[in-house]
Amino acid sequence: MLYSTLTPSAKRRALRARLRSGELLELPGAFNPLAARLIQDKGFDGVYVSGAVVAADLGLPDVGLTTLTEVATRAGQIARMTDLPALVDADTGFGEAMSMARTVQTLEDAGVAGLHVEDQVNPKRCGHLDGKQVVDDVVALQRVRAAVGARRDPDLLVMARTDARGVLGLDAAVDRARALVDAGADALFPEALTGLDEYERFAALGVPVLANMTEFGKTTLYTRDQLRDAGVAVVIYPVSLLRVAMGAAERALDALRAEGSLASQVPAMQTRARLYELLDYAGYAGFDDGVARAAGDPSAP
Ligand SMILES: C[C@](O)(C(=O)O)[C@H](CC(=O)O)C(=O)O
Ligand SMILES: [Mg+2]
Repeated sequence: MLYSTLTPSAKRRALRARLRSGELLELPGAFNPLAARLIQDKGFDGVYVSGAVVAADLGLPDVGLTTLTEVATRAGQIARMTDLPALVDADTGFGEAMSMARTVQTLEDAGVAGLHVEDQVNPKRCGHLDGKQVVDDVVALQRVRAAVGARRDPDLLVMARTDARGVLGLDAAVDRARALVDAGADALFPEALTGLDEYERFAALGVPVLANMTEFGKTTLYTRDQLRDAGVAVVIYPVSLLRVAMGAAERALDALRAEGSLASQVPAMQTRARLYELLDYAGYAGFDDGVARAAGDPSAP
């Protein structure tokens, strides 16, 4: 009933332990707190809170328009609803060093297990679009140092994302990533890679590496076995569930327009019973009854 009973620090410790296990962790993107419940129910290792999805949810493109408050609020709503660790997209940190520090502490307060900060110039854009730019080494390293220095819980995972692959080339991106690890990054997110061998280059740097299996992007959709064999530690499917849900919503609306009823769509819908199961209706009823009985309510079951 209600929220996760695990503390944020317990989830952070669990994420770090799982990362040490050498298994590949799979984190589908939770486009809302209910989706986080579903992801947990299906046995995944964590949930991802995508900046692109937080923006799209507000009807906005992913071009650096969302605020720290919006992202932290959504991340907190999602993180509290699941026992799984949540990894959140902190974009460029919503400002330079001092603002980055505030971003980290705010997201820490939101209860996330980890976050990633990237080296794009502001305003940032989706990492799979052309025309993005990256900051120089000094600014990139300052962002990571600020993030690492600001966390109060040493178990909060600070992941450095570099968008340099598509801008400066593979060798420069690997050099950038090495410097980010030296600056204290716990893990790496090399964005928009174009081959499995490229993941191996980053994995050789000695910290967990994330693969971004976003659809319609620059990276092939590799299988979990391919990614594991390439040394990847974490895979995200950031926007996938939103795309699936919006695809289904479009088809249903088209059917409603054409047929004048949604009856033909019902078999594709999640049932009321399944929704109630995910929401734990039974748990709420049991709580109410238990409180009523304990208080001596004669009508309590
Ligand atoms: C991972 C990502 O940063 C996100 O916000 O989810 C995006 C995903 C996308 O736009 O497909 C990205 O820049 O890759
Ligand atoms: Mg993003």
